[in-house]
Amino acid sequence: MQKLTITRPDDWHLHLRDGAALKAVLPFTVRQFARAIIMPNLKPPIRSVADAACYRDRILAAIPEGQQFEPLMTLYLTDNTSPDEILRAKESQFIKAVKYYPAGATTNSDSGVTDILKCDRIFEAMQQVDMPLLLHGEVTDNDVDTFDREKVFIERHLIPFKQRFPNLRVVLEHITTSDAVQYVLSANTIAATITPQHLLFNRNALFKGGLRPHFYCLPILKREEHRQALLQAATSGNPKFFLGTDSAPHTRTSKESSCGCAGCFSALHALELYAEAFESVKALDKLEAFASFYGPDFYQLPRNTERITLSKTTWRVPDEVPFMESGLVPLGAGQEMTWQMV
Ligand SMILES: NC(=O)N[C@@H](CC(=O)O)C(=O)O
Ligand SMILES: [Zn+2]
Ligand SMILES: [Zn+2]
Repeated sequence: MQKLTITRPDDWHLHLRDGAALKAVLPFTVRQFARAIIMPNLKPPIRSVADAACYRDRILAAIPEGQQFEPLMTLYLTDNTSPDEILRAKESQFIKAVKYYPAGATTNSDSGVTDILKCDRIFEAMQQVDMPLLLHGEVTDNDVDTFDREKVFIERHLIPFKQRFPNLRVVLEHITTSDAVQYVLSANTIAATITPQHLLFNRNALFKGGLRPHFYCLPILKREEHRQALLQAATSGNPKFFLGTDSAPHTRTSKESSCGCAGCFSALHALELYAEAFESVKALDKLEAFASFYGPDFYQLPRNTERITLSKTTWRVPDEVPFMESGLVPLGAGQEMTWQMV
C-alpha cells in the first residue's frame, strides 16, 4: 500500500499548555486533527466554567489564519469542585468532560483529588447529567512500585468506583498495561485512550545505552508484553479503544534535568506514529475507526467528514522543533518513519 486516505481524525487527549507554548504547539495539532479534548492541568488548573471559557478563547485565538479546529474543553476536578459547577459545565456545551488527577500523580496534579471517596456528590451530578469522567488512573502511594500504579488504581479505586456509579461514562486515559485492557473489556460504560508511545515502545526505550528522558512519561512505559496487549486492543476494532496522543510538551531543559518532567511530545507526527504501530501488525485497515470513529461515537459527537491522506515516504523525525527558550524534542527524534501525512 502506498497511500492511505482516512476520515480526518480527532485527538481525545491533548496538552496544549498556554501562552507562547500554546502558540508554538497548536499548529501541529491543527494540521492533523479536527478536534481535541484539551487537558486542564495548567498552572493554575482550569477549575471552573469561566476558566475554561477564557482558555478556549486563547486557543481559538492561536489557531493559524484560515484553518479549522475545535477545542473540546475539560474541567479539572478538585476536592472542592461543586456539583453546581458540573451542571453549569453541562449547560456550557463546550465542556465535554471532567478530568480526575489523583493529587501528585503527574505533571501539575497538585490540586488534584486527595481521596476519590470525597467526590461522590460530584460524581452523582456527573452521572445525572451524563458528563464523562476522564481518569489519570494511577495510585500515588510511595509503597506501590511505579510500574504497578495503574494496575493497583484499577483494583483499589476503579472497580469499587464503577460499582458505585455504574452509569457514569468513564475514559481510562493513556492505558499502559494488559490489566487495563482486560478491565476495560470486562466493564460497562468505560473506554480507554492509547498513546503512540505506549504502542511503539516498551520500557527498554528509557534505558537504551543510557538514560533517555524523552521517553519518560506517565504512566511510565511498561514491559513488552503490555505493549503487545495495547497493540492488540488498538487494532482489534473494538470501539472501547480510541486515539488520544497525550502529547505533552516540555522544554528540552526541563526534561534533560536531574528531576526531569514527565511527558512525550507527539503532536508533530502523531498520525504517522500510529500508522507505524498499526502497520507493524498488518492492521492499517483498522486505523481509521480507531483514529476517527470510536472517539466521536463515545463522546456522542458527529464524525468528521473531511479526509486526509498518508503516503508511504521515508523521512526522519527532526531532533528538535522551536519551542520556548530551549526547544522541544519530538517522540522518537532522529528515527526513520515510513509514513507521512500529505
Ligand atoms: N503524560 C505525562 O507524562 N504528562 C502530562 C500529564 C499526564 O497526562 O499525566 C503532562 O501534562 O505533561
Ligand atoms: Zn495523565
Ligand atoms: Zn495527559
